[in-house]
Amino acid sequence: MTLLKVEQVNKIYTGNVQYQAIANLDLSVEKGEFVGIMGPSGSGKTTLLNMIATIDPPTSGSVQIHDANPYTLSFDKLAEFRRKELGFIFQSFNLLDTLTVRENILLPLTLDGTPLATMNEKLDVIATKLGITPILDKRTYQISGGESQRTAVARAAIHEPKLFLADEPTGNLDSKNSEEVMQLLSRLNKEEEATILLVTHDPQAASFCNRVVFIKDGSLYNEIYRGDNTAVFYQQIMDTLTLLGGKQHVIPPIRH
Ligand SMILES: Nc1ncnc2c1ncn2[C@@H]1O[C@H](COP(=O)(O)OP(=O)(O)OP(=O)(O)O)[C@@H](O)[C@H]1O
Repeated sequence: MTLLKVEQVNKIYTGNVQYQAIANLDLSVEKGEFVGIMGPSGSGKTTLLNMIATIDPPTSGSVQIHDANPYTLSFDKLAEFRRKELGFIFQSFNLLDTLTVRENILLPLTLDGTPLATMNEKLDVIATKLGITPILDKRTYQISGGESQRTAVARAAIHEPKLFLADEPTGNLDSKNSEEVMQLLSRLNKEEEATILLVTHDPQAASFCNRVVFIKDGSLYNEIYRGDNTAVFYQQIMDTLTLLGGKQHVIPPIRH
């Protein structure tokens, strides 16, 4: 089943100087896929993600998520759609400092008026799965970067969104924590059939995906699928990035 369908999408930023950031781009993502989006700096990855995230409408073309075109919804319905159907994970974690880990994770359910008993049941399950039960009552300044990102993943996952959108989730993490967060997203994908779209500069992170889509100058450049061998997939990602050229914010190939 196709969960996300981006068809002939264009994005032109207007202003003093017009700039076409995305040109005639098509992208389909099946339910349960884990797809990476890579490309040089300025190639349009964030622009594309923002259009899919229903944050910034395309200039033309359509975005369908689970058979709905979110851009046809009213302001209130769009906010509800975003909250219920999408799960966001950001580089900077975006946790609320005044709340505990527990409160941060429960925030989406609190906004929906979910009964307390249901909230606690869901929290128990997700916290156990992500290994964050011991830190639930800590405040965000008392936890590490890795724990912060695991908390952010739990917050995104608690309402079982149709589509996870992760924008450089390992960008602020060291190699050990990056690996752990990617393992976690990979488990969500395999065990819960979560559909995940990941924008990353990190070939190591991208090698956890089933497919990596490369963008150049706002258009699709290439895509590669993962076979059985992660090392081979990683090398294919590196080779494609080399062919792509441009400025990558890359990240040494060997991590310690
Ligand atoms: N609001 C805006 N107004 C005008 N131009 C913009 C705007 N946002 C982005 N751009 C331009 O659109 C192009 C694509 O930007 P985008 O942020 O999508 O690239 P990216 O691939 O995510 O880059 P990076 O890897 O550096 O984050 C860039 O040339 C950028 O300067």
